[in-house]
Amino acid sequence: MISFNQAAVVAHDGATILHPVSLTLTEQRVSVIGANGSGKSTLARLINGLVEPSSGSVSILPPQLREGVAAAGSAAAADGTDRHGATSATAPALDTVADGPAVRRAVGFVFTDPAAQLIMPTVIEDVELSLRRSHKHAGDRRAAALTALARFGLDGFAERSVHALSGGQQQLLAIATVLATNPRILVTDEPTTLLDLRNTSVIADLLLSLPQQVVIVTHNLELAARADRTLVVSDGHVVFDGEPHAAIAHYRASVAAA
Ligand SMILES: Nc1ncnc2c1ncn2[C@@H]1O[C@H](COP(=O)(O)OP(=O)(O)OP(=O)(O)O)[C@@H](O)[C@H]1O
Repeated sequence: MISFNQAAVVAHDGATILHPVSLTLTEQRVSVIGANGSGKSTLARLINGLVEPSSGSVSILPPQLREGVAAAGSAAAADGTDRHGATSATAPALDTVADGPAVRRAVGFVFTDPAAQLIMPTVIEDVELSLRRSHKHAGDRRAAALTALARFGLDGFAERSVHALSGGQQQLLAIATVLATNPRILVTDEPTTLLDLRNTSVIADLLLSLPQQVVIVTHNLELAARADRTLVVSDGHVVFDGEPHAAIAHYRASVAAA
């Protein structure tokens, strides 16, 4: 569960990037749409503390993952307790500022451009880097990294330079690297922007089948429509919050009226 409590973001020059927003996200799949520069990335970055609110607060209640959620592939909305088990009801909420490190462990963030997060020379080293805290022993770390790569069909590329991967493979690797740490919530900022039709489909299907709660910022309205709930952001305000097709219609109408 993700809660925004009158959370606002003001830039150093005093300009308001995000006006106070209060909402609670319990759905398994949430999409965020809106025009360039409207504040979507800022909203997304608040969730894992990459951006701190200038006022108000953002907190998360990390759901426990339960086996079988991915296999069920359900698109139905559910609250964290029902979907992920009773433990989420008793776990303490984490504040994105006060509990920054715990929040960043619980919330994985995938950037638009994989190059922003793939920094090691080889594919496997990138995954190993993200596993350095959870797997202290090098042998265990390598084995876990290979398992993480195999999950996405990338194990054959383990020793390859990251730069020798296609854009789609890099995006898959970026997601694999973040998921290797087993975050409870995944936030992805325009995950399909750099991808062709086939890889867009691969990544979209992957994101929508994950057991994690997933927040997807996207300009891809087909992908946005597959969420359980959609937020429309405009000029730093969440101007619509609801069923994806109604949200997309609202966004299209606002563009047509502009
Ligand atoms: N640190 C900052 N200082 C000043 N302005 C900022 C800062 N970060 C973002 N902005 C501005 O806030 C607005 C919202 O930015 P944001 O990246 O959240 O938009 P977005 O909806 O994700 O856009 P896009 O779809 O183009 O990625 C933009 O006008 C941006 O220039």
